[in-house]
Amino acid sequence: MTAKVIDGKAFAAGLREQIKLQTAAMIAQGITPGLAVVLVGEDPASQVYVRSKEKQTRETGMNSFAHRLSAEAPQAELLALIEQLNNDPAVNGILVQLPLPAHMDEAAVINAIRPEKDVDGFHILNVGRLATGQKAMVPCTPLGCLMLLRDLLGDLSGKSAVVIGRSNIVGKPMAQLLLRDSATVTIAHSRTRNLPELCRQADIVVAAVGRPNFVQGDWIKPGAAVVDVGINRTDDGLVGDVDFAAASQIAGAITPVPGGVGPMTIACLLASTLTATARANGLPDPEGLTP
Ligand SMILES: Nc1nc(=O)c2c([nH]1)NC[C@@H]1CN(c3ccc(C(=O)N[C@@H](CCC(=O)O)C(=O)O)cc3)C=[N+]21
Repeated sequence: MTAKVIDGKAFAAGLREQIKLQTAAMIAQGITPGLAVVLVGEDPASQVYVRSKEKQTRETGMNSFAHRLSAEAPQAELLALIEQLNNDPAVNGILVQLPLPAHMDEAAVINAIRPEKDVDGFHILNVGRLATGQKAMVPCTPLGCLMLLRDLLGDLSGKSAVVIGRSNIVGKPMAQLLLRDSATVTIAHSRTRNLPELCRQADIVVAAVGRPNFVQGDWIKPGAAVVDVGINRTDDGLVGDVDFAAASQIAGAITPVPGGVGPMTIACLLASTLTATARANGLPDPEGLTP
C-alpha cells in the first residue's frame, strides 16, 4: 500500500485565496487587517521565516509591520515595543518570533501581548481558553494540522490519536484541538514506554519531537493518517520527524517535509490575523478559518 501524500503547499495556497477574498471584503468595509512581526536578533532561519511571513501578509492584502531589534536589546525595549503595538489600532495581530535571546524571559514577553492580538495563541489566557473550550486564538501549526486532518478524514470523533511531543507550541495545543473534535488523545514524549506499540494503535499520528526520522515505518497502523511537524536540517537536507520512505508504504496518508505542515503554519497565521481583526471590529468569525 502506498500512502496518499498530503499536499500542504497546495492546501495552504487554497486557504490563502480564501483569506484574500475575505480580506478584500473587510477592506471594502473600511477595515484593513494588520500583522506586526517582531524579530529579535539575526538568526538566519528566523530571518527567512519572517521575510516569508511578511511577503505572504502583503500578498493577501493585509498590512505588514516589521520590527527588528538587535540580539542585545534589553527586554524592556521589547516590552515597550509590544505596548506600542498593543495600543496601535492598525495592528490586529502581533507575532514575536521565537526563540528569543537567552537573556529574555519568553513567558513574560508573550504574556505582555494583548490576548486579542496574540495570533500565535501562546498567551496564557488563550492557552486557558482553548483548554476550557472558550473562544481563543489558537496556535498556527496545530490549527494547520487540524485543517489537514479534517479535510482528509472528515469527522474525527472517536478516532484514536497519538501526539508525539508535549511542547506548548505544538504538542499540547494539538492534543487540545483533537480532544475538542472528540478524538481519543494520547500525548507521548521521551519517557513514554512502548511508543511503537502505542503508535500502532493510532488512527492519527502527529509527530512533533524535533528528531530526524524518529518515527519508524513499522510504528504505523496500516491506513493511518500521519502528520509530520518536524523541520530538521540535516546533511540530507530538510527532513521531518517521520521516516517518510518507510511510513509512506504503510500509512493511508502522510504529510511530506517540506511541503506539508510548514506552509499551513504561515497560512494559518494569516487566518488568525483575519480572525483577530473580525473580533476587534465586532464582526462574525471568518468562514472556515477558525477551529
Ligand atoms: N512566534 C513564532 N511563531 C511561529 O509560528 C514560529 C516561530 N515563532 N518560530 C519558528 C517556528 C517555525 N515556523 C515555521 C513556519 C513555516 C515553515 C515553512 O513554511 N516550511 C516550509 C519550507 C521550509 C524551508 O524550506 O526552510 C515547508 O515545510 O515546506 C516552517 C516553520 C514557525 N515558527
